[in-house]
Amino acid sequence: MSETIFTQPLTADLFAPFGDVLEAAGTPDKIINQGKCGRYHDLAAPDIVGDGARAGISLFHSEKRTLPYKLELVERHPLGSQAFIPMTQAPFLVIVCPDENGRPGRPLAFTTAPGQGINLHRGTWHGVLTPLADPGLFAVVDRIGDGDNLEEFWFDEPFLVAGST
Ligand SMILES: NC(=O)N[C@@H](O)C(=O)O
Ligand code: NI
Repeated sequence: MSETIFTQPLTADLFAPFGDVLEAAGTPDKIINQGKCGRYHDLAAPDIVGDGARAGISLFHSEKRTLPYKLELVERHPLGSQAFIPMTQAPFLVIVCPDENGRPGRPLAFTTAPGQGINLHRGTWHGVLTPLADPGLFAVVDRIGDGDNLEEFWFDEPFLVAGST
């Protein structure tokens, strides 16, 4: 019988052990462009390791998923962080797990507020990019380079991720 994980709204505090929340919220750090633009400065830093590796910017166009969502696997990137920056205002699903001796612990599921993005810390167990609406269009900042930067973990028993409302 699959265990159900209920989503909760994404907050910087709850997400802090796993990554950064990227959002243009509150007063901008800088007002630029003749006063017509607020800059929310240096919200997160790509963390890329390995000789010759670098951060790159890609675009993902992903199929949407629906809740309840069957979570069969999580993955992690030991050599680099990974940022998902939505190019629409649609919320998306964020799933992360604590690490427990090299295996993922019980998942946590978050739904983003419109416009929120995330930067997963290097090595954080996470579900793959999971849009909840079409078009699932995202800018992704992650590692470009040699080496094996993907570790997958398939759960013996999938979890069900359900909305909390
Ligand atoms: N495979 C890939 O580029 N994306 C995944 O890492 C993901 O987290 O979606
Ligand atoms: Ni990933």
